[in-house]
Amino acid sequence: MPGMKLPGNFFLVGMMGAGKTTVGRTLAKATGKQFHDSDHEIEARTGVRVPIIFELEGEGGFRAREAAMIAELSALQDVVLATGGGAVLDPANRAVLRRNGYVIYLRASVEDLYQRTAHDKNRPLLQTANPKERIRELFEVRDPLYREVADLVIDTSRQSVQQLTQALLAKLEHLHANRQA
Ligand SMILES: Nc1ncnc2c1ncn2[C@@H]1O[C@H](COP(=O)(O)OP(=O)(O)O)[C@@H](O)[C@H]1O
Ligand SMILES: O=C(O)C1=C[C@@H](OP(=O)(O)O)[C@@H](O)[C@H](O)C1
Ligand SMILES: [Mg+2]
Repeated sequence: MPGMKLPGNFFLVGMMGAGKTTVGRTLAKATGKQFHDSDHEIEARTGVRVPIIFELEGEGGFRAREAAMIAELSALQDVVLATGGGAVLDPANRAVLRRNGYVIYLRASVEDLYQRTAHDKNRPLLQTANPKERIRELFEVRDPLYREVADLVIDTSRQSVQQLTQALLAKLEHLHANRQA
């Protein structure tokens, strides 16, 4: 039913460069929901950029902040939430996302992820000599976790942000209609 107001929360998961932040914003506009991004919210609250948090507190320090933020933001109602790529590593995050809304896995190939994140200094885990290999390693560990937590998987290769948003709307309407039935 096009134009129907879809109830509930939509949580976006997937690798760095999958498009969670970008597609999350357009999906929120299209559904009339509030948009949140856990990384941006952590930065707004601390006044410190994510790479600097990694430098000062290590990945563990960042993960603790991320878990607290995801618990808080996923408890809101009628929101679109873009998580950080590593959020699914913590079983508590996976549980709270599953419990509080529809989880959408934005999937992309290692090549596309590399193209979209190359030269971006805001992703501390990719500041290595061989970022493509790093993406491959992270993808191997995380792909099963994204699949485990997701209600929906959508391939983002060769699709524009607008096309993805429209495709997601159709899938979410279908999912919602089936849940009602
Ligand atoms: N479907 C897409 N096709 C091409 N480029 C994309 C697509 N989705 C996102 N991008 C681009 O990839 C980069 C990373 O997107 P971003 O939303 O920050 O991903 P994430 O939050 O998952 O790390 C941005 O420059 C964005 O414009
Ligand atoms: O994959 C990861 O572990 C991370 C992804 C980043 O978010 P995006 O997936 O939005 O780039 C950010 O949370 C941090 O740099 C760690
Ligand atoms: Mg992001």
